[in-house]
Amino acid sequence: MSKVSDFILGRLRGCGYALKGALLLLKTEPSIQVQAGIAVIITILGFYFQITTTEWMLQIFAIGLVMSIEGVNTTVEAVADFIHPDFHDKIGFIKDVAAGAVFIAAVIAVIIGLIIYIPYFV
Ligand SMILES: Nc1ncnc2c1ncn2[C@@H]1O[C@H](COP(=O)(O)OP(=O)(O)OP(=O)(O)O)[C@@H](O)[C@H]1O
Repeated sequence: MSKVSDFILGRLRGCGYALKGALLLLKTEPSIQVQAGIAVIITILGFYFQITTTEWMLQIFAIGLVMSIEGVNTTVEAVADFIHPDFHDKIGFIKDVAAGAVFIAAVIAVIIGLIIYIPYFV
């Protein structure tokens, strides 16, 4: 097979693994499940209030930001537990910092949500 078709097949296989990972996150991670539920509710709100194209872009970006960083946080936790299952201050620090990244993304998402929806409610 040519190098080009090898390259394309490799990328397609990579997309398959990534999709499998995203589905695993949705099936196994309670935090991601909650975030997905909130994403559905906020999407319904978007249709209800007929938010603008720019507001849709910001809303979708905020949802993607939180859920993707949550995925990275889950990965960091899994790697930390795998390499050092016992209690260790450094593992605690690593997990806290990873959770802190999700917290920052979540605060930004809430601020974006408030900026979008407060005008529709007042
Ligand atoms: N091995 C460890 N060593 C030191 N502290 C830890 C360790 N495991 C967990 N901790 C502390 O407990 C907190 C919660 O860890 P945990 O792995 O339960 O994450 P979590 O946020 O509850 O994740 P999830 O609910 O997705 O499993 C960490 O942020 C850290 O402060």
